[in-house]
Amino acid sequence: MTETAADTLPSSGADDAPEDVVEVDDLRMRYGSTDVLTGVGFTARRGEVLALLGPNGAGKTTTIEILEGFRARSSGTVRVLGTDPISGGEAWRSRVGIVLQSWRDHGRWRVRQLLEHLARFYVPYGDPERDRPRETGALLEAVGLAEQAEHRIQTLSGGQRRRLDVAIGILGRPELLFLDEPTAGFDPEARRDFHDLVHRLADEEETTILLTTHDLDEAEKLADRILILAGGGIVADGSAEQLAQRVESNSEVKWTRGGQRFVHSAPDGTAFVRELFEQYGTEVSDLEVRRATLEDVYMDLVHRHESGQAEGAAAAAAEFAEGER
Ligand SMILES: Nc1ncnc2c1ncn2[C@@H]1O[C@H](COP(=O)(O)OP(=O)(O)OP(=O)(O)O)[C@@H](O)[C@H]1O
Repeated sequence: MTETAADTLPSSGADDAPEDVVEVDDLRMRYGSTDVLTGVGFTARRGEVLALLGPNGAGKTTTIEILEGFRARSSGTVRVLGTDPISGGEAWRSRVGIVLQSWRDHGRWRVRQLLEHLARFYVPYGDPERDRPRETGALLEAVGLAEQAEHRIQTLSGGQRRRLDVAIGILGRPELLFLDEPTAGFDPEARRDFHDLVHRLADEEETTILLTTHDLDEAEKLADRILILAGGGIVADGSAEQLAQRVESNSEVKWTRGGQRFVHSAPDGTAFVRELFEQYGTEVSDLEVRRATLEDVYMDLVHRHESGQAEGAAAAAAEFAEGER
C-alpha cells in the first residue's frame, strides 16, 4: 500500500459521506419462474466488514452481482454509495472494488504490466481523500506478489493468481470492496496475509468490505457482522458472538480429575463449572468449556429453514437485528 498523507491522515470530506454505504430493502430476484431472493434487506456502514454466508444456490452471488451493478434485480430498493447500481456510471464504478473470478484472459501479460494498464482507468478519479490509483510497487508488496512482478500471469500458481485478483480489486483504493470467495486456493500463510490485509483496509482506509465465503472460521475471524442468507432472505444478522447467543445449545465441559478425563454437556456451562468446583475444588484440572460456535448457529438456522421454519427464522433475525440497533 502506498505510504502517502492520504493513508495516514483522517480524511476531512469522508465525515460528510453517508454512514450507510450499502442499503438493501426488500430485494427480490426471480430467474424464470424460480424465486431466488424473496425480500433481502440489510445495510453496511462505512469501514464495516460483512460476511455473507449461505448454502450453495442460496443467492449470495446473485445478491453481490446486483450490488455491483452487473445484474438487474426483479424488484426492491438498492443503494450502493448512494447510487442505484444499475445506473452507476464510471465515476461510481471507480469507487467500487470487485474480486470475482481469476483473470484468465491476460496470461501473456506480466503482473506489473497488467496492474499499470488497469491503473490508468482510475487516474481521472483521483481525489484528495483517496489517492487513486495505488502505486503499483506498494500494491505488489501489500498482496505478496513483489517477487512475481515481472512474471507472466500464465506462470503464476492458483494462489498467486488469486492474490493478483485481490490486487486488481483494491487497485483503485475502493470505498467498497466485494470479495466473492476470496481465499479459495490460498495456503494458510496466504490466507493469514489476506486476513491482515482486509483488517488494514477496513481499519486504516475505512473500506467497507462485503465478502462471501463457505469458510465459517474465516467469516468469524474477518467479519464485524455476519449475514446468513437462506430461503430467499437474511435469516441472521449480527456479530459471531451475537449469533451464538441465539442458539439454544449446550456447553460442552471437559475436565480431568484423579488422572481421568471427563466430558459433560450442560445447558448452563457456568453453573455446571461452579458446582464442579464446589464439589471437587482443586482436584479439577485442565478445564475446557466450549460454547456454541458459528458452525452450530449456521447449522441450526439452515436446518430450521430446510425443515420449513424459514419464516420463523427470518422473523427472529429481523427482531434480533432491530434489538441490536
Ligand atoms: N443466470 C441465471 N439464470 C437462471 N438461474 C440462475 C442464474 N444465475 C443463478 N441462478 C440460480 O439462482 C440460484 C442462486 O445462485 P447463486 O449463484 O446466486 O447462489 P450462491 O449462493 O452464490 O451459490 P454458491 O454458494 O453455490 O456459489 C441457483 O439456484 C442458481 O442456479
